[in-house]
Amino acid sequence: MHELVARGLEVRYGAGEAQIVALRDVDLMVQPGQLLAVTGPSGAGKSTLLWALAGAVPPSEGTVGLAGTGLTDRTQAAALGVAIVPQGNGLASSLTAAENVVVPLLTAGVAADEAFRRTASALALVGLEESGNHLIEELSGGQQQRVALARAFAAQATVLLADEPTSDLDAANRERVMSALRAEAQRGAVVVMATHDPEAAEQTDGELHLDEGVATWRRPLGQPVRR
Ligand SMILES: Nc1ncnc2c1ncn2[C@@H]1O[C@H](COP(=O)(O)OP(=O)(O)OP(=O)(O)O)[C@@H](O)[C@H]1O
Repeated sequence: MHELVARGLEVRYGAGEAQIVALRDVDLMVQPGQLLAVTGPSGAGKSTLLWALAGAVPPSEGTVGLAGTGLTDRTQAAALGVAIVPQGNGLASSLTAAENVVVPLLTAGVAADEAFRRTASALALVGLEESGNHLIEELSGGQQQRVALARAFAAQATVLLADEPTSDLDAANRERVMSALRAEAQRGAVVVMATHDPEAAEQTDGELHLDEGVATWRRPLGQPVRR
């Protein structure tokens, strides 16, 4: 089981009097198949938690582990299948949507026909089957966000961390993206999304709420949603 576990996670930024404690003693465990929402006000530490779970932000205390292996840095975490879709989407603006999805697959050694097949199906999953040949800079913010998600879906990650994946989307595309995230979990991925969107959060299996870096379970994983 590739469970994702954080124990006693603390992250500090800066030094001396300017130091900020962005996360305080956060514990969580997410199993394959589960979709977790991380909620909380702006500046609460949601992105910091995702980056720490991605191995990209070193904790000042505590650990992050995947299936018992401690995550040490972003390169190692990526090699273990931990993917992150950042808030600012991280796409190459002078490449097309399809190139942004297919190039990392080819670089990772996926055979060309498989890489192009996965690219077409991931773009279709986010409703962009007609936009593969468009340059990123020609797409809207919400379309770019969906390309970034398609890139992560095509990678078939073990752990998918998505920062505000529905923030720029209309209701129809939000539902499409939530279905795709659910499908990733059903494929067996661990899926964690940071969100400000209550309607997206309530479609998940659990909600971890952050406030000034302190986490509380609003809805523990494994308990049914109250409607
Ligand atoms: N690279 C950094 N250097 C210094 N401080 C940072 C850095 N990144 C985040 N912070 C600070 O850490 C705290 C948590 O920020 P973070 O981006 O994790 O919050 P967030 O909940 O994701 O906010 P938002 O909803 O606005 O994206 C904030 O006080 C922020 O100013």
